[in-house]
Amino acid sequence: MESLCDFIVKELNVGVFVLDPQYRVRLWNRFMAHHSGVKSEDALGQPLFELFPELPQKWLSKKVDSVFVLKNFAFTSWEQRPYLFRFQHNRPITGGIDFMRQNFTFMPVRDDAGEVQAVAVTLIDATDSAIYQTMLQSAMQRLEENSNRDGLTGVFNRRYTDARLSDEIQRIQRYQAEPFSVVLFDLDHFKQVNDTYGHLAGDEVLREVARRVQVVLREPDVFGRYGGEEFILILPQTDQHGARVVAERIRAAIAAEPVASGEGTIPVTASLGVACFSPELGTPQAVTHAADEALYHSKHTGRNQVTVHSPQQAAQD
Ligand SMILES: Nc1nc2c(ncn2[C@@H]2O[C@H](COP(=O)(O)OP(=O)(O)OP(=O)(O)O)[C@@H](O)[C@H]2O)c(=O)[nH]1
Repeated sequence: MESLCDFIVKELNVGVFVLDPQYRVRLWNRFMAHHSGVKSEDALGQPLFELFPELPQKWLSKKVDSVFVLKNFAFTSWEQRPYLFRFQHNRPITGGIDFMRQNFTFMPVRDDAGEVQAVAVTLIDATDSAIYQTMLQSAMQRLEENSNRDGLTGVFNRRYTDARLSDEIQRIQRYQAEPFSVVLFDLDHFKQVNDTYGHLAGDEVLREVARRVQVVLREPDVFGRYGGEEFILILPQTDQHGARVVAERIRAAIAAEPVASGEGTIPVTASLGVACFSPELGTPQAVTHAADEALYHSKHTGRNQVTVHSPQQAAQD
């Protein structure tokens, strides 16, 4: 029976080793020898921390000591501490994982009187779980990121900008934070672009406009596609004056030069409307409606220009 147990421990595809109270190795199975490069005959009787100086001695000895003192099992998983031994894992697809991920169990080995004479340790290779989990996490991250993006231009989509607008308003109402502004803009005579150059060239114009706008924005600004050829910008901590400056810069960037497409060079301009948050514009709908009124004013008084919302101007329109 004993030799059968020896056989299993030796052949198991799990690391097994046993430490005495001085952390000297009393058993070292084939898995440990294979992965560490230290043969059983060289390991036996040697202090573990001399064989593997890279081990986290303070942490590991505390763990082993607790098993001697408390006489209970202890565990550690790769999620808490990715590895103790720097073992290669030989997986072709690593997901950025360097060394073999390891789960450990620390078990008290008692004598007939119930005293703990040694601690048996098992090491399970958890690299596959770690790789799958890392891949899953990055896939989920990409999925979430994509679900916030507009497929054509890569800027945020309406669902996302709506949510960010609500967040901004809540932030102001809760913390009396500095007001933000919203800029809505819409490309001029875009129907004509599609009709003249085709829908694919129209798509290329939308992508290029998005690129031009992104270049002039600051990091906290939120830029999204609001609908067909209409875009929205949320400018945190930006008053009416600042928002007008940004909007003017965007207008100039869009109109700077025609867009080069396979169908020819296409002149492009946009009309913009700006609204700054105020207590009277206390909902996402109210503030975007105000920006939309200003945009309407830009459209109907010549296009390729910026209008800042004011109740007087809205009343005139
Ligand atoms: N290529 C392309 N065209 C789009 C897309 N979304 C909306 N459009 C087009 O954008 C055009 C918008 O036209 P209108 O709303 O009449 O406005 P406009 O021609 O831009 O005129 P003004 O806004 O008054 O300057 C329509 O022809 C839509 O088909 C898109 O994703 N790609």
